[in-house]
Amino acid sequence: MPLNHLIRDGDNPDITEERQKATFSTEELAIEIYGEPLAQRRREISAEVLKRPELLDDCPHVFLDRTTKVENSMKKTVAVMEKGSEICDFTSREELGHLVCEVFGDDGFPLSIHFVMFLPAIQGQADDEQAEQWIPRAMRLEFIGTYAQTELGHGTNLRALETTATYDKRTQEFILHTPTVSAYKWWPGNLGKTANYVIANAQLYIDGKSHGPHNFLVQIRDENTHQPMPGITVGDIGPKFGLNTNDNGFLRFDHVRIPRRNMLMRHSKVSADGVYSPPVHPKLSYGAMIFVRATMIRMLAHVVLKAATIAIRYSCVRRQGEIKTGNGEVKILEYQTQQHRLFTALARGFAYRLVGDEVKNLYEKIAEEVKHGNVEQLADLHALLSGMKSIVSYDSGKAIEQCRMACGGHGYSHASGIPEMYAVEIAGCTYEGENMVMLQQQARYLVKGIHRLAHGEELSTMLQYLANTSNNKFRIGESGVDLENALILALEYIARSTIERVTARLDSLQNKGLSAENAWNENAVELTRASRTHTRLWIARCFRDRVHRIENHAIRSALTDILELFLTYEVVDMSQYLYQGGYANSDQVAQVKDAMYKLLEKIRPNAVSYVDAYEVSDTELRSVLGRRDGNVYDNLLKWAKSNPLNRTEVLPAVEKHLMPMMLAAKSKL
Ligand SMILES: CC(C)(COP(=O)(O)OP(=O)(O)OC[C@H]1O[C@@H](n2cnc3c(N)ncnc32)[C@H](O)[C@@H]1OP(=O)(O)O)[C@@H](O)C(=O)NCCC(=O)NCCSC(=O)CCCC(=O)O
Ligand SMILES: Cc1cc2nc3c(=O)[nH]c(=O)nc-3n(C[C@H](O)[C@H](O)[C@H](O)COP(=O)(O)OP(=O)(O)OC[C@H]3O[C@@H](n4cnc5c(N)ncnc54)[C@H](O)[C@@H]3O)c2cc1C
Repeated sequence: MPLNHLIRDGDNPDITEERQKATFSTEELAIEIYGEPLAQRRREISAEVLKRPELLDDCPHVFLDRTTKVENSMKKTVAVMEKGSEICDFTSREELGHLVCEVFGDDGFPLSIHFVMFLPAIQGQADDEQAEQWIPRAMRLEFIGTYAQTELGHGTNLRALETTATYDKRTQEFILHTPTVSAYKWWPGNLGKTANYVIANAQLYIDGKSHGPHNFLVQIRDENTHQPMPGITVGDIGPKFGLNTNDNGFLRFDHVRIPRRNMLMRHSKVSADGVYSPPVHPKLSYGAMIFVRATMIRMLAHVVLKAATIAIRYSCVRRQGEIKTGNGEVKILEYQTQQHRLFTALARGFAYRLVGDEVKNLYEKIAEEVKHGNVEQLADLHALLSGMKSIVSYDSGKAIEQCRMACGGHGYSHASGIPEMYAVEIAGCTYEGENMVMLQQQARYLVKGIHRLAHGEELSTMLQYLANTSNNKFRIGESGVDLENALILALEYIARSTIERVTARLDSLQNKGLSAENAWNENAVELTRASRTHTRLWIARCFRDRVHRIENHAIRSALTDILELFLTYEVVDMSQYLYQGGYANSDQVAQVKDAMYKLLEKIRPNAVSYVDAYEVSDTELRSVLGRRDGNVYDNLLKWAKSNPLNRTEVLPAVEKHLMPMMLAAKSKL
């Protein structure tokens, strides 16, 4: 009985052959990833979606113009709301999330920011009475909301946002106003044409005094006619690199009045007579961003694993070139270069996916404490998430792009599905805090860690390795030191030495009289590097701990191969840092490389089974190259034929423009 559960009659024999080689049960790995009931529920939901044409696309959505894309997604949203509860449990985020992936794919849908930011902002920042008033209506979709923070002139520097919310004691209202063109809200998802409410971030003014950015619930469109409310100018910002099904928008307030109680008042308050009570922590109004930074890790990992699924399956049905002359053309996955590109992407995908679960759990624990006024761990969480969102978005982007290139010419076609995945995923480097800025947020925390250590103060668990100065020699190959431990210690050394080095440089510049700000900017690149090495270490440790906790022996062994590949790849990628301070020599780095190449060979027979176990349905994958059955060429032809340019044999534009030109040229002869 083959261990891979996706074998079917009629599949491409090249892919069936791969599935027959599995050394672990793909069903058991799926259970390890998703948990017992969810793994099964996901399959049931996928099967149900296939039975309902109203939830499926009539044609590949990449053939459609923006207006049709937006309309289709609205139509499907209604179908999901009407029938979705027959398919999945709407109270389960995981089940609903899976249904959304099946029906809408990655490119956005009308409720994305409503669920991802608008509702979480209310849940985290509205007081109980406000929550009771707004959440049930928002959950029933009586209205659709978005999160309007970024402006035309400022996205990163929130303290410089220009939109004002001025309290009018006389009427007990706030007046929302956009004083300049650069103060237009710009970018909020689903603002352009969909949302009728926003959480607007604006500078709070009372009696001429500014209290910084706060969040306000503002109605921007009429609930019955959807026309903009008086004083509101709103629209779509136009086509983007990706996410074109999402109507990211612009918004202007012209002295728009809202009731006092429309300010979100769980943490900061303004009383009827205009007395301001600050929050217990000044950054609590940034809570919705913290939420998204915590949840986006898994979403980004999901895109990497989808791209890996496509490229690995395709690499087993594509044959090109011979390794040994005369032995026939090989599957392109036999090439070491292909394995190196794809298995490292697979390893990062698995690492980020499983670590993403841990991040989400940690977030939920700390968010609950914060809700009850305990902000002790907020700085740790903010630092961790700032690094995580940056590393995972950037390295995932690189992995997806490698998957695309590994598919050769067909990877460049939208038929592969990967270009759109890349365009969607790479936005994660920008939204929720531009990566360079976020890495520097984390660097502040790391530098403080070194200073605390110097003053003999206690370090948080996350930073305790900074005190481990005895780890100063690479121990790969020594008896009693296994590969995993040697590699984790190497990553610890890389992070510690990089953070120490940049902190010493900062301190010395300041001792020479440079201001703290200028010293920081002169070290900014190195500070981002320190942050990167720390985060990569955190991911590695967390991934290792997660794999070690697996009880099923065969699954633990399968994921240990992936873990070891991940660790060797990370160490090789950062090996230049190992030479600093003489921690390692080039022979030792060569040993890590050898271990990595051996792991590629070990993973090769299971490659298709790893991605099969991640279980992304064909409906969700939206890729001709990544089809489960491996029947790529016939379907590529079908896909090309179905494209709108082929609807007529002779294109009207050819008749109108090119034909007359060619005929005229001929008649001149
Ligand atoms: C860069 C910062 C963090 C700077 O903020 P600041 O107020 O100027 O603070 P600072 O002086 O640098 O630092 C002061 C201090 O505040 C801390 N801090 C900063 N942010 C947080 C937080 N969230 N939680 C807890 N603590 C926080 C910092 O660590 C500093 O602490 P320290 O003084 O070092 O102890 C901030 O402006 C920021 O977060 N900018 C990024 C904006 C952003 O992420 N926008 C997202 C818009 S919504 C979106 O993109 C949705 C997309 C969704 C989708 O499409 O799916
Ligand atoms: C697809 C997408 C969806 C979005 N959705 C929303 C949404 O729903 N709601 C919303 O409010 N916003 C949204 N945004 C906006 C997004 O959050 C901002 O674009 C993002 O925070 C970056 O800010 P910025 O555009 O001002 O970039 P900038 O800050 O102008 O960045 C430009 C460059 O300047 C550098 N830079 C800026 N400040 C510093 C600094 N202090 N130190 C060093 N370098 C610096 C950056 O590193 C970057 O290289 C979305 C954006 C995108 C792309």
